[in-house]
Amino acid sequence: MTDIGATEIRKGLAGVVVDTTAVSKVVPETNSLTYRGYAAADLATTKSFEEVAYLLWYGELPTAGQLALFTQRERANRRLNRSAQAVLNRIPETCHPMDVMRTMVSYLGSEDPDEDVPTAAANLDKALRLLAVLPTIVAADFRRRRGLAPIDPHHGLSYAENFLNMCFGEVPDPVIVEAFNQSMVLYAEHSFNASTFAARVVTSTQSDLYSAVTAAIGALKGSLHGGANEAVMADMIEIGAPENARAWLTAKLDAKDKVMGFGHRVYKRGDSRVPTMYDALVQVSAHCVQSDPSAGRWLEIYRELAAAMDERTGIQPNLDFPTGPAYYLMGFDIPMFTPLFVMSRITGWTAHIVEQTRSNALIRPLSAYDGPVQRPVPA
Ligand SMILES: CC(=O)SCCNC(=O)CCNC(=O)[C@H](O)C(C)(C)COP(=O)(O)OP(=O)(O)OC[C@H]1O[C@@H](n2cnc3c(N)ncnc32)[C@H](O)[C@@H]1OP(=O)(O)O
Ligand SMILES: O=C([O-])CC(=O)C(=O)O
Repeated sequence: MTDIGATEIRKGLAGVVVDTTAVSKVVPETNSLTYRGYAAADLATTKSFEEVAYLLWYGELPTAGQLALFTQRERANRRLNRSAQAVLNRIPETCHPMDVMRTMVSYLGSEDPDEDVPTAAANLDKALRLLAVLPTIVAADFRRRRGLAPIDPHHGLSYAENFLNMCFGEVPDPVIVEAFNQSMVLYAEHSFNASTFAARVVTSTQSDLYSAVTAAIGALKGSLHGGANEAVMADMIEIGAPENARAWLTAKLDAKDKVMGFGHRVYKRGDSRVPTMYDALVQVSAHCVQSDPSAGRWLEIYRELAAAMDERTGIQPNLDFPTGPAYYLMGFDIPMFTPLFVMSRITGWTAHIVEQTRSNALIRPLSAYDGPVQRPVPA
């Protein structure tokens, strides 16, 4: 907190309560996170991502009939139309895949005749269409960067199975499908994080949903937010072996560098989602070790690094720490990790866009000026 005269400034809005929300509740004191009143950890281990998306958007878990209809609509909207496919193909492969996400969402907005209709019903339709088509975009981008042709969506498969099939050409072992589903549920929503807040700021000006999601993608890309899952895996590869972890960490902290995947603005005693995702990582690692014994080193590096960080600083891992190695072991290339986060967080972002629209006030804080005093313009 800085004081300029009588003005109290909270850099980064740290500790400032900006508005109410009924979408989720983060309680750092008890390490809990609930979506619409249900513990996110329980949802992750018992519900599909589709059910959680429905919950975040409509406030209740779906009945069997509601889920069947919702699933049908999701499956019917998976295909990327020809013009959108052509746009995707024209985006340079040299750019970061998050640039592809940002550009494609922006393009999809320009194709939507209802782009500017701000009703909850219209926005929830747009949200469902994005939920359904974003995996097709991510999978096509993943494959073209490997020189491979895209695989069409398969309407008989669940969200997670279909996405993994579009990436790898087969539905992997149920252990992988389950871990991927859990990561989607855990990444789905987290109150007023930076990207959600960006979406709410854009929505507060009465702009459209695609503009708000495009802004949110830009905010998520940064390494202090969603981009950290990529940085975590790059660091683990640099460390190479568990016996190098402590020396690597000491050098990093002595240089006053941030260690990616650790720390959190709200949780100060550990991220509520980490135990569930850590368990998923353990499952994925055990599965991968069966065919490649060296795959076990990422989990060992995880444990060494987390223990050393705790001893030296007391700072705990956040969700990006277990998802990084989990996604790597599933077979994703590192630059695709944050787009996977987008595929999930589209649910939380759009739930907040609907909430902001329903109870809107233009978001426009004040600043305290500390530049030169007023002076005459030179002749
Ligand atoms: C899904 C998500 O978006 S989760 C977040 C993902 N981001 C990361 O993993 C990036 C690494 N982490 C960080 O940079 C931070 O912990 C943040 C940005 C997430 C939260 O930061 P803030 O709440 O602003 O805390 P701040 O950065 O002020 O840290 C407080 C103190 O802890 C230290 N600290 C916090 N996180 C870390 C870290 N990851 N590595 C080293 N030191 C850290 C800071 O250096 C600071 O120390 P100081 O008081 O001696 O200066
Ligand atoms: O809440 C935050 O600041 C960041 C985070 O963990 C998330 O968005 O999932």
